[in-house]
Amino acid sequence: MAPAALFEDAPAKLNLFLHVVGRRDDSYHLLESLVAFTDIGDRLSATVRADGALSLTVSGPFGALLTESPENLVLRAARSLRSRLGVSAGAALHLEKNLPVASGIGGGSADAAAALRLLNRLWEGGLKEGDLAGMGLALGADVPVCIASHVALMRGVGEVLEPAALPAPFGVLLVNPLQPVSTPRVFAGFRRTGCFAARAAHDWTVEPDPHRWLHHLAAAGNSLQAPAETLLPEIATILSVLGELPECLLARMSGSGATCFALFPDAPAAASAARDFGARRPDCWVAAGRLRG
Ligand SMILES: C[C@@](CO)(OP(=O)(O)O)[C@H](O)COP(=O)(O)OP(=O)(O)OC[C@H]1O[C@@H](n2ccc(N)nc2=O)[C@H](O)[C@@H]1O
Ligand SMILES: Nc1ncnc2c1ncn2[C@@H]1O[C@H](COP(=O)(O)OP(=O)(O)O)[C@@H](O)[C@H]1O
Repeated sequence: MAPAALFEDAPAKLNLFLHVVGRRDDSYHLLESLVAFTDIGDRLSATVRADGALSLTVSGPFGALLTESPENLVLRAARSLRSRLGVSAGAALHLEKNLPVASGIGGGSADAAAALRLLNRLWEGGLKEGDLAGMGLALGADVPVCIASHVALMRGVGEVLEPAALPAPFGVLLVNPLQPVSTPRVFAGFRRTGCFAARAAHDWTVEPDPHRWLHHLAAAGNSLQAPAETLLPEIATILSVLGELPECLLARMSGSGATCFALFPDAPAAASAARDFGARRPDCWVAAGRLRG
């Protein structure tokens, strides 16, 4: 009988707001970001390999854009956990790649975090979330927040996390123009034209009234949106269409782009908006769901 597979979801991350608040000595930018997760994502499975090898296969709508090479973040995470645990165990991993790659919703980071959680279970590593988050930072700045995949206020380059709360189970629509924007070029654009934002005065760690929460969120922004729009004007076009959809509460770009999101009162409203947007723009990747609480 084949060994039983374990599964982990790798939910898309959204930077509900993202402010660049400074710069480190190594020139990485210091961020302040309210990060939330969706029920849209990749899915990872693993079974034990008796021969001790690590292997990866990839399927799904965006699978062809990724190689199954050792550099895939899933295999990098697997090697790093194996060396941390000092085990000789192997695993056959399979990634269903549903999220566009390098698109500001942290698909690679979510996959790496899912691999750490999954293999910690498969190999009975016994590491706590905090241990996995510490290991994750070496794989990518967004990996620590993706370990818990719970709404959080993220600071530093991603290593400082404070649990936060959502006031309502908002519906969410994600749209990606299927054109890449380079994260280093977006940060370089910010350096030329952007200004550091002031640190947040609002306390995002408590769960306030939804209307007030949305008011504070609308007053925040994404410091990387303007430089990304300069590189890819299509982002501004998408945001203006999203903003006009019935019941849209807020439309913004996530991360360094190019994925844009819109919040809705609930998942059915987001699904209806997805049909509307998809009919107008069949050239875009469109996905609807809701924010995870
Ligand atoms: C912008 C964010 C926000 O969540 O999300 P994504 O757009 O990747 O989803 C992340 O901070 C992305 O962090 P990370 O995943 O490390 O970005 P990478 O693609 O590795 O970084 C590429 C390059 O962008 C610049 N960079 C990145 C992060 C940062 N805080 N400051 C920077 O200056 C650096 O020049 C770096 O070499
Ligand atoms: N499993 C993976 N999924 C997505 N990207 C991966 C993966 N493994 C390696 N990468 C590489 O990581 C980079 C960042 O991808 P991703 O996390 O999707 O970006 P973003 O955070 O902007 O959404 C890409 O250049 C991609 O080639």
